[in-house]
Amino acid sequence: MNREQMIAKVKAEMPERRWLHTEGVMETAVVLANRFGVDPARAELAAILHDVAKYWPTDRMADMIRDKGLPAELLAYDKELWHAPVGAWVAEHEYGVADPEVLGAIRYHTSGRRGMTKLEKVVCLADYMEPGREFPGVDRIRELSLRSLDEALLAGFDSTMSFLIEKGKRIFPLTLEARNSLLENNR
Ligand SMILES: Nc1ncnc2c1ncn2[C@@H]1O[C@H](COP(=O)(O)OP(=O)(O)O)[C@@H](O)[C@H]1O
Repeated sequence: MNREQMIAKVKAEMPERRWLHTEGVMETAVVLANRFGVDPARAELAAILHDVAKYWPTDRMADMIRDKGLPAELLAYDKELWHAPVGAWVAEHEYGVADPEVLGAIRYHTSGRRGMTKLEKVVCLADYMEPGREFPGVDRIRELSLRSLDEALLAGFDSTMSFLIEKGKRIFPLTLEARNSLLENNR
């Protein structure tokens, strides 16, 4: 499947506004990749596919998590997390993506994880700060991203965790581990 065919297929999986978000993530991921020494083609590929499963019905995602042996503990946490590992499975099996780094960037784009690769960081950060994003603190994340991939991503995880605490929601531990790991690296 070439780039244009892939884009057409992903676009058909989501409403127009989510495709605009995806385009924003693609552009931002390429800029960040060039800035921080990551292959921009891989960053763009992960960005194209990162939300491919975002609009799947909840039951379909849950079935896939169970049937394909994806981490079952996800089922106890916010459904917003599920599309990322499901998307990585879809990217591999329905779009023929074989690059494990690209698949990792899709799999961890929402939660993060301990010891993220630079490509994973770039895609996760691009998802936080693409031009269409508006939430308190996003401009600070954009500013930090001009000089530090880790500090900008840390600010992103801080904002997600504060949001979840404010809403009284459970925090999926990978995000906490991702945040701790960034703090350990920056010491
Ligand atoms: N560690 C976490 N624990 C629980 N829910 C989380 C965690 N990280 C992210 N989320 C949920 O996922 C949402 C992020 O979704 P969003 O950024 O819109 O999706 P996408 O990553 O596809 O752009 C957060 O608003 C929050 O509800």
